[in-house]
Amino acid sequence: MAKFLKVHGSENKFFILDQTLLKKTLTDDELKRLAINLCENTLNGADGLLVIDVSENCLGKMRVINADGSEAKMCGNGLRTVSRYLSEKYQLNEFKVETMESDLAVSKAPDFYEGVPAFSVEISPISFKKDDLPFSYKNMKEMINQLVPEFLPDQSFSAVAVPNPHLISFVPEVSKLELGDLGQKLNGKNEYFPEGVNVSFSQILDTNKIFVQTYERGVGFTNACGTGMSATSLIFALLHPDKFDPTKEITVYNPGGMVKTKVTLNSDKELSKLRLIGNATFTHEIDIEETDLHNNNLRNINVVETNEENDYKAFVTYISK
Ligand SMILES: N[C@@H](CCC[C@H](N)C(=O)O)C(=O)O
Repeated sequence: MAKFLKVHGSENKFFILDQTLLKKTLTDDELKRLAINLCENTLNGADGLLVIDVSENCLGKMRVINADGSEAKMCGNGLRTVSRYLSEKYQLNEFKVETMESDLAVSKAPDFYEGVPAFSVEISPISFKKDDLPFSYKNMKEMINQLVPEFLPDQSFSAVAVPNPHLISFVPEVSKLELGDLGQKLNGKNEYFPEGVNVSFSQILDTNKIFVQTYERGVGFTNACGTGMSATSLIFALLHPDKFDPTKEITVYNPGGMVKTKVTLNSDKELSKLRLIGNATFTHEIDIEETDLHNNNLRNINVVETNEENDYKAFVTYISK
């Protein structure tokens, strides 16, 4: 019998499959089909499948398969949940996890609330270069605080890869309609972001306090996007120094709850450091025959719910007061 988990970070929901426990690992096609099926049809769906593989230099390797079957370079909310899984599996509180572009330092953080375990993860590498996103707009080599009327009139945009691609705009109030339209446009066939982009709109609430909503590439609207909130925090620190206190963490609210980020700026902005701290909640444990996993047959799964979601809901009620 094989096992997998349903988890979330700020209600950005995933399934975690630890392939190191299987007799035979799934092929890339099997993983893609499984991700699409799980995210569409299982336990009210999810935004992606996080796959744990063996790593040579780290405690484990994380792969991120989006709900549409595409593979992403990184996932911040997902990395927190994978960190918790590996931390409990190997009884370690500080270690590295291999991701597509880098080995990232992660550590257990103080609980966010009673019954809400939290992890702190490094978000890296950072690049503003057009080829690293990639994007194409006029002859721009970087897009930082640029008016782009083709996206939306009177709104400025910044693009940064961490290393998955993000487009960020600060607005007086988030319009879900405009975010959805722009997210769809830039994730369909388009001349600006040929590989798509995660689009975030952010509202500045106070010093070191922002709200971020994201339309994710390969998914659509999410409750929260960890790399999106980290990338937005970096752009916030660069563009709004009057509202940024570098000695403190930034509180980032999102439709699924709240996380903290820590931005350490460097004079070369690509050498700045980013950390994302937030909940790592396990909601369900699922048993399945290994052959059913390979055959993408989810009809005979056995699901056990944990009690963690009640604690997470209590945390959300607490921060909303
Ligand atoms: N939800 C994630 C990001 C997942 C990947 C994204 N959809 C992409 O294709 O880049 C996060 O928490 O960072």
